[in-house]
Amino acid sequence: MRRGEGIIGLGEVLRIETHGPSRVADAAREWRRVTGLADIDDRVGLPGSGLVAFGAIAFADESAATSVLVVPEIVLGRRDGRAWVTRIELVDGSSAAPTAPVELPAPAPKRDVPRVRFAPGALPPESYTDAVAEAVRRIDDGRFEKVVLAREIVGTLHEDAGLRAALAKLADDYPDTWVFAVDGLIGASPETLVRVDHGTVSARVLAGTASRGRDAASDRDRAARLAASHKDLAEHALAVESAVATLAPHTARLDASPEPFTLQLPNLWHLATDLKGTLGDGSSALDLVRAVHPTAAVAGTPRNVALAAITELEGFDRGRYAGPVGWVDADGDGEWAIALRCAQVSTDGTVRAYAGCGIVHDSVPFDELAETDMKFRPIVEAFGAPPPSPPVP
Ligand SMILES: C=C(O[C@H]1C=CC=C(C(=O)O)[C@@H]1O)C(=O)O
Repeated sequence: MRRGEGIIGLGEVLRIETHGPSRVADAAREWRRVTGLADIDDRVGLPGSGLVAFGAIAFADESAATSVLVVPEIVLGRRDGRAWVTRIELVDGSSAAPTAPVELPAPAPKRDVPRVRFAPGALPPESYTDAVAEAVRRIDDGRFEKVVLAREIVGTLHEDAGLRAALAKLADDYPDTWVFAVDGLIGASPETLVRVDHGTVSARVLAGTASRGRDAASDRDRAARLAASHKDLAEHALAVESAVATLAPHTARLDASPEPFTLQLPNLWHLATDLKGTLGDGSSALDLVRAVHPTAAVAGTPRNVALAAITELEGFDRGRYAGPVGWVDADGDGEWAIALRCAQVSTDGTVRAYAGCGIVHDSVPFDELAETDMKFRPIVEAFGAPPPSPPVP
């Protein structure tokens, strides 16, 4: 959901699970097979109407996390001032198509946001600053240009069904982000990996971050300094280059906003570039996800060297953090964000949240640690905890 528009799925009729280096390609192939067999009556014809699957894909090829596409039983959608309901059923060859009217479940009562206390998880603050310092040394040695290093915080969710309230809070507090909940992965991402909408392709690339000011004047000053910061502009340019280079072969035309603009969010400023183009080769949204993931906004440059450094310096499995999260419909249209400002909630109630920063040669370890705290704020507050106190240098 974003700005009150989007799609929500209820129930589950089908689940496609994949793993390993071919996880996106396998999901895309299986989705093509399923949609090829489906009998679809879509009288709305908007992206996301008709048959859809919601997906969350692991960040790394070697991750133990399962990548999923989930086909819900009921989809509620709202876009461009229109609202619709889709019902999806699995039938065998002999059964007739469903004709009974869709029965919507009664709205559940509102709940308070759950109370989760977070503690440092993998790569606690002291180790995070060490890892950043080591990454800067390697950059200065010429081993790579940029790497994105993340850390983890962990808590426990005690209440049942507490996720709905956390999700509603994310949507209320961060209306300009893409708010998602797929298979326990919940968050409010400001960054799209790729969107396909009737032959158009778009993406919002982010990299480069500054804190918000205490008052209007200092806030404007922070944004202006971010827009002029060589460090952030260099970090941003690498993210844009990686997205453009991987999307270009699939587009007939691809334009980027000429200069990065400053994107204001309640917790921070980002440098942002919007990409827009036309699809050139009939790729589905999932095909494009496969082509662009992982961009330099979450991996680094050069990609493979940065990925190896992430494995070594972070030393934990990112799971679905920084992976693609979104939906694809039967026409191949879809909307995929990068799973940032998010947490994975396991069935045992463990909540693992992640935040990372792009490290370039002039990164300062302590500043990057402070930036991860800013990035944790949406999810920490959605789970009822006070915002993280600023780290002490
Ligand atoms: C890796 C994250 O953010 C990325 C996206 C926007 C800005 C970023 C930065 O300025 O470092 C990161 O590249 C995260 O939020 O965990």
